[in-house]
Amino acid sequence: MNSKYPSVGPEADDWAHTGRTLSEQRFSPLNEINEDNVDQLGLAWAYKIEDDRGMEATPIVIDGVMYVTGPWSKVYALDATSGKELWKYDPGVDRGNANRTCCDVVNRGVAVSNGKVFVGTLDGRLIALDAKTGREIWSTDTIIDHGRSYAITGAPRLAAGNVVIGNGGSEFGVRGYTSAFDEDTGKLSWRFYSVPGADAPAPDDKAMQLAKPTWFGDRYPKFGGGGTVWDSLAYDPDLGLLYIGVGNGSIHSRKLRSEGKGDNLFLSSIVAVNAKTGKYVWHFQTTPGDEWDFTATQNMILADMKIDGKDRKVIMQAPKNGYFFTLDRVTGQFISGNNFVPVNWSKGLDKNGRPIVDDEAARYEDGKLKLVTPSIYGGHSWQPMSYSPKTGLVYIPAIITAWYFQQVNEEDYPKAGVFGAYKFGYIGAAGVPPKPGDSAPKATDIPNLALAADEKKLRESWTGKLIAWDPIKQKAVWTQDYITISNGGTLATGGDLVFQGTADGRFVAYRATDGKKLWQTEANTGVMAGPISYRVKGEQYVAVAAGWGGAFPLFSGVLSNLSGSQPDARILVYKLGGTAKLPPKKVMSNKAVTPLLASIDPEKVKAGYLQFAINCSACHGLEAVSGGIVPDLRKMDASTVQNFHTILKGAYASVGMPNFSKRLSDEQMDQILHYLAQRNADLRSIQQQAAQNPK
Ligand SMILES: O=C(O)c1cc(C(=O)O)c2c(n1)C(=O)C(=O)c1cc(C(=O)O)[nH]c1-2
Ligand SMILES: [Ca+2]
Repeated sequence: MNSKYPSVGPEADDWAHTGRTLSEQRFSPLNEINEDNVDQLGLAWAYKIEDDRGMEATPIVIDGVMYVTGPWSKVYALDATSGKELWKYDPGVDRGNANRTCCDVVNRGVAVSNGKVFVGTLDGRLIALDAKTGREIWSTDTIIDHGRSYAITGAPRLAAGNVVIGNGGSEFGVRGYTSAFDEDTGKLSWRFYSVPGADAPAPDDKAMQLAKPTWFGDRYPKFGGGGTVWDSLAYDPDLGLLYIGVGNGSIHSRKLRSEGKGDNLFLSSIVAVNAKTGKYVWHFQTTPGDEWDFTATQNMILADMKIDGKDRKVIMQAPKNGYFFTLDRVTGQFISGNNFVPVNWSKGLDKNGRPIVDDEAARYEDGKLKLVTPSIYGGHSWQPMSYSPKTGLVYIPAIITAWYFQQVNEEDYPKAGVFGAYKFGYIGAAGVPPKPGDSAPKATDIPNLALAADEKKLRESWTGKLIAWDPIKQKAVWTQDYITISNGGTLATGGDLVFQGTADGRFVAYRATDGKKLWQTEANTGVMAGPISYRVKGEQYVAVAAGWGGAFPLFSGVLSNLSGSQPDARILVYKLGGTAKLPPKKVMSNKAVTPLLASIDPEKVKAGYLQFAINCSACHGLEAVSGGIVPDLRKMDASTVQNFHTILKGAYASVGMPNFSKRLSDEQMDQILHYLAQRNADLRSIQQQAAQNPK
C-alpha cells in the first residue's frame, strides 16, 4: 500500500445502507482501485435479471452477500464475489398495476437490518424477508386508499428501530405520506402526511396547523394534494431526526388545486421529523407553490463541514427545480445555494434561500403558454448524487431540458386532446431549453413530434451533464457532457474516483478532482442506478445495476431513442483484472414495417389520438414512438392487430399490459387502432425517404 492510498480498515468493506452509511454520501473509503490502476478494471461477474425493464436499485452488500432489487419489486440475494444466486423473492405484484405508476415498474432497493431484508412493493406492501433464506417474516399494507394510484418505487430506510417508507402517485391524484413500521413486528409506529386533508387539523398537529393556511379553496382533497415521498429519506441518529424529501403537487396545476394561490406546504420541501414519533421539527420548501412537478424527493446527503470557520452539520439536496441547497440540518436554516443548471422559472434565491418565482416566465395560471426550464424531468432526478469528503465535491447527474405548460380548465379537458391535460391540468409538451432574451412562446412553437425534423432538434437540445459541485462556494468545479438525459447516479471513492453509468450504455470512471476520464467499458444497456463499492476477503469490487427504463424512455420515447440503449437488465460487478464477458449488445430492430390496416379512417385517427394520449402514451410513448421498453405499437404484427381488442381487455395482463375494458369502449379501442395505423404509415414514409436518400 503506498502513502497516497494507505490501507483502510474492515469498516469500509460493506455497503450497508442505500447511501452506504446513514449519511447517504455514497462515498466508499476503499482505495485499492484508484487513479493509478483503474485502467486494469474488468468485469468480475454479471447476473442476468429476468425482467428487461428499468434497473434503479442501489445494491446493499453485507458480509459478502449482495441484496438488490429488480423490476416488479423482486429481490435477489447474490454471492458478492461470484454472482451466484443465493435466493430470489418475487412478491407477486399484479402486472396489471403497471399503469398505477408514472414511470416504469422500477424499484430502488432494499434496507437490511438484523438479519432482515425490507422491500417496498409496487402494489404498496412493505415486506420483511429472512436475509438467509428469502422467506417472508412479515408483510404489511402501507396504502391508505387503494382507490387511488399509490405505488412504491423507493428503497425503505432504517430509523430509530423503524423501517420507513413513502410512495409515489402525485401524477395521478393522491395525498402523500410517510409511514414508519417497527422493524421486528411490522406494526405501524407513526405516519406523517405531507399535505393537509379535508378536515381541520388536530390542535396538537403542528405540521398541519402550519400547512393548512398555505392551501386555498376546498378542491385539493379531491385531487389528493400530492407531496408523495417516492424516493429520498435520510436519518441522523445523533440528532434523532428523519429527513423526508417531499414531492410535487397533485394535480400539477396550482390553479385547479389551490385557486392559484399559496405555498402549499409541504410540497417540494425537506421536512425534518422526530424519527421516534414522526412529529414535525422543521421544514425548508425548495419550490413555493409548485406546479411544474418540481419534486424535492432527490437524494439528501448529510455531511459535517467547516463553513466560514465554523463546524456545520449540513444536509444537501439538488432537487428537480435546478437549485443546489446546503442547509443546517439541526435547524433547517439556509446556508447557501445556487442554480446548477439553467433555470428560467425563478429569478434567484432570497436571503433565506427561498426561490423568487418568475410569475411571468413560469406561472401558467394566467392561461398563457410557458416554456419552463428545467422540465418535469428536473435538473436532477432520482439518479443519486454522491459526496466525497476527500475532495469536498458533490457529483450531480444533471439534466438540461424544457417543457411547455398551458393551463386547461377541467371543463375543457375533452377538447384539449393533448398529452397531460387530464392528469395534470395543463397541456404539456417537450421543448427546446429557452435562451435568455427569447420571446414569449406561442402555441405554434410546440413541436410536432410526428415530424422527424422536430424530433431531432428536441433530442439534440436535451442533454446531460455530470457536475462536480462545490457545496460551499456553490459553483461547478468541473463538468462532463452527455448526449442525452437520464444518465446514472454517481459513486465517489477513496481512490479519488467517480463512477457513473450513462444513458448511452457505458460505465465510466473519472478522476474525482478534475473530471479526467480514466476508464470506461460497454454496459450494453443504459445505466441509471447508483453504483457502489465493497470489499470481500481483501478484494475491492465496484458494482452497478444496469438496465435502461424509467421515466424518460416510457414518457418521452421518441426523444430517448438517441441513447441507442436496449433494456437488458443485469447486475454488473468489476474488479482489478476481471476477465468475464458480457453477451453481445441487444440492438433495436429496424425492420421495415408493414401496414397495420388496409384502410385508415381519418375521423377515427383524430379521436384515437386523444384516447391514445390519455390512456397509452405514458408507457408507449408520445406520438406512439416507443423508447424500447414496451413494444413500439407502430410495428405491431398481424396477429397483434387481429387480437388488438382482446389485448386491451387484459390478454397480456400477466406481462404488464393493463386491462382497459373499464376505461375504453370497443369503439374507442378501434379509434386507437386507426391512430396507430396512421402512425405506422408515417413511419413507413420516413423509412422510404431514408431508403431513397441514404446518407
Ligand atoms: O410524484 C410522484 O409520486 C412521482 C413518483 C415517481 C416514482 O415513483 O417513480 C416519479 C416521479 N414522481 C417523477 O416526477 C419522476 O420524474 C420520476 C422518474 C422516475 C423514474 O423512476 O425514472 N420516477 C419518477
Ligand atoms: Ca412527480
